[in-house]
Amino acid sequence: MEKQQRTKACKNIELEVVENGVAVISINHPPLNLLSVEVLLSLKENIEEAMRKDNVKAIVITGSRGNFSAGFDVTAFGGSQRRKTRKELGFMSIEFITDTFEAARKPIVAAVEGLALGGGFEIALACHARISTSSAKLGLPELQYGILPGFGGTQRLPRLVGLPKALEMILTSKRVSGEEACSMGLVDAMSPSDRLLGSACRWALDILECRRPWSISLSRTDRLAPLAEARTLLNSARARMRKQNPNVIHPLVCIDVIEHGILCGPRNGLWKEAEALHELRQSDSCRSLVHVFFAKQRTSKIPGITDTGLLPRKIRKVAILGGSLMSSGIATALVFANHYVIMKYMDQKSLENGIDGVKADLEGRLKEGKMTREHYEKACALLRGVLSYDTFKDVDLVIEDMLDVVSLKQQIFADLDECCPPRCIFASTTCIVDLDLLGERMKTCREIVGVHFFSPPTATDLLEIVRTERTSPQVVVDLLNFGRRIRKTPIVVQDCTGFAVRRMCFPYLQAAMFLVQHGADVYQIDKALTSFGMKLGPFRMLDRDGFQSAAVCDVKFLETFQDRSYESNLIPIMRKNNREGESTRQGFYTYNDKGEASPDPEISKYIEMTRSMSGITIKPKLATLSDGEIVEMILFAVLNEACLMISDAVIVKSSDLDVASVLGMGFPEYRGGIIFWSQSVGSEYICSKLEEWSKEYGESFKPCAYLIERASKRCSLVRNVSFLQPRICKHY
Ligand SMILES: C[C@H](O)CC(=O)SCCNC(=O)CCNC(=O)[C@H](O)C(C)(C)COP(=O)(O)OP(=O)(O)OC[C@H]1O[C@@H](n2cnc3c(N)ncnc32)[C@H](O)[C@@H]1OP(=O)(O)O
Repeated sequence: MEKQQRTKACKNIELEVVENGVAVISINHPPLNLLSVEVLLSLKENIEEAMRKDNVKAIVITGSRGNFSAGFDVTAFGGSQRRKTRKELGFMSIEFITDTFEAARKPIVAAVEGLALGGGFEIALACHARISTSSAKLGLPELQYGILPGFGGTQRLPRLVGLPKALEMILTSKRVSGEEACSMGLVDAMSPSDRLLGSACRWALDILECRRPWSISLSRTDRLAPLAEARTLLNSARARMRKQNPNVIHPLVCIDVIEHGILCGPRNGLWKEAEALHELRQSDSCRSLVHVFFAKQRTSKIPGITDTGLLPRKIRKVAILGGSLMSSGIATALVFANHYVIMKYMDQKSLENGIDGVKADLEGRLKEGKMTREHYEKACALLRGVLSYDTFKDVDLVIEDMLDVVSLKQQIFADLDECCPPRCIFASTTCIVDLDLLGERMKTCREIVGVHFFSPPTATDLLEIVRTERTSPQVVVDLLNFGRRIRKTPIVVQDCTGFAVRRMCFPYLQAAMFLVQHGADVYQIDKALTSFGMKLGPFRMLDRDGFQSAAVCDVKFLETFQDRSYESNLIPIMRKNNREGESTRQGFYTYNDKGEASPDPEISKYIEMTRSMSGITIKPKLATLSDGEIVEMILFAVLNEACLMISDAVIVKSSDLDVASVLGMGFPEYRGGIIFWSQSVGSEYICSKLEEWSKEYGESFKPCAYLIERASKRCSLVRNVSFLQPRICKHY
């Protein structure tokens, strides 16, 4: 398309009038065309200018460098109380988006490519038509930040796609592709990227010449369900949200706002949306969720490593040496993310089981609509099962996931050393064996790094990259990039017992066990923690992970952290009675065919047995703890361990522990992660309680030096540790 006249190059927005009389207005705010009040004011100015110009017949809005707009800069959210001003977003949504933009007397069409998220997508919704590429990504992720779509999304989306689809997109923050958007009527037509602007310009002129409808999203009613049906849909969405997120209000506020627009008209709905955004953006949940968003982004920024200009090497072909139940899950996650995977097993039967496991995982995803048939077939074609190392000549990464037997692993790495190219990265999933021991039989002096996936690898977004003193910055950079490409949030941890997540789970489980042995109730503990927001209480977590794995970890932790370990024989007693957790349908809970857990009265019998075997008597104070006291006793013990990790520089910065706690141990995201949450409690209070309990109940509650120091200075526990030189924090 030939450009005719560049009339204005206002900050962040560009306006060009092309030869057929269409003004193309581009949002140009690198890297993702993020919006701010300034960008919007500039957009408004350009729209008004285009409206005034006689040679402009219609307008196309687009974004520069392949993205429409990723929405508002979320650093603006989660701030403290502020007065409402004319620059408030809600006000702009009505005065500018609705009264200037949507009400314009010249047609405005959105040309959408790449990302159109949040406020960016909401601008597109207010246009009179939308043309998009098939691969564009559109969505309203606002609920992830504890706010609601605040730029008209709560009103326009239901009117464009109907209430059920709109509720799904808004409440789950689900993104849709341009193709899906087109099939649901959200986008009017699709166009290849190179013809997008031309198609949008033609569409705008067609609207002007009445060959296409001039659609005002806010005035549409044809997709809205009758009132009674809408009420039923909204009420069931409310019930779902209350169940899923009992401690947060923003999903419910959002549903109220949608309902208000349906009952009282869209303009009233916009006012209510504006008021709600003003309140929610100042809430604690918003502050915490915005913190987690940036904390996740920062895990890949490691001073002295990722800022040195090293470029990640491509990891295309990965070999997995299968042996554990996780192997198939890891392979699924990799082929799902478009990596070529070789699964190697020791024998035919295990190989068949491993490959079948991947196929079953992929089929499950296909059935749940998490992948298209085309994607499924492509993923299956990327998988290959083998029994020998013949195909390892060009692998970029090997992930050893065998049984934790040192001699077996050493032999495997010696074999790999012979068969893999020099550039290949060697990794192990072990959390028990010292990584430095694994390479002892290799001829060359290769480094071995740890990669720790979480169960199930397809559904858990965290990847721990375990570095040793020998790990090179290049390998860290490679694996951080690999982690992102397989859609995980990678955190880099120093090699030590439990890494970050298991090490935090250790006091979580241990303190709970201590309380139960001294009189507290298993089910009250779990309920107290889940009411606080933890995904699983400690006993339900033990059941899920299985008692065998708990026993192995216990031995390791008891050996390594003798000073603060509390030994209980409850699990061994339960194992003797054939209880192994969820896999055997009997652990602290019993499980029905659907995997639903119910408390089991039999448990008290085992608890009595352990008390009498260990000579423990009930402590009345611990038998009558309130839910709040239970939460403090268990989570302050976790915080103490987190502080030890900060002082040992196990992680790069304390916000990595926030990410690890949220993604790895189910800490509530809306509380910002374990360290962020501690700021709302105060280091002095945490330290004083731990001191009190350590005097009463023993060393396992003793606050560590870092916590004592921070408390004495009345400082938060936040610290930006950076380890240019890896510190030795090994505990093997
Ligand atoms: C009123 C309205 O209704 C409210 C809203 O619009 S809420 C905002 C809605 N938008 C979003 O949620 C988008 C959030 N961003 C993302 O999910 C991802 O960044 C993305 C999918 C857009 C892009 O991912 P990717 O290509 O991997 O780039 P990514 O590295 O994440 O981002 C590039 C940079 O932009 C920053 N960024 C991305 N989106 C941002 C946002 N909404 N606010 C502030 N910064 C943002 C990132 O922190 C990163 O900064 P850095 O270079 O300093 O590290």
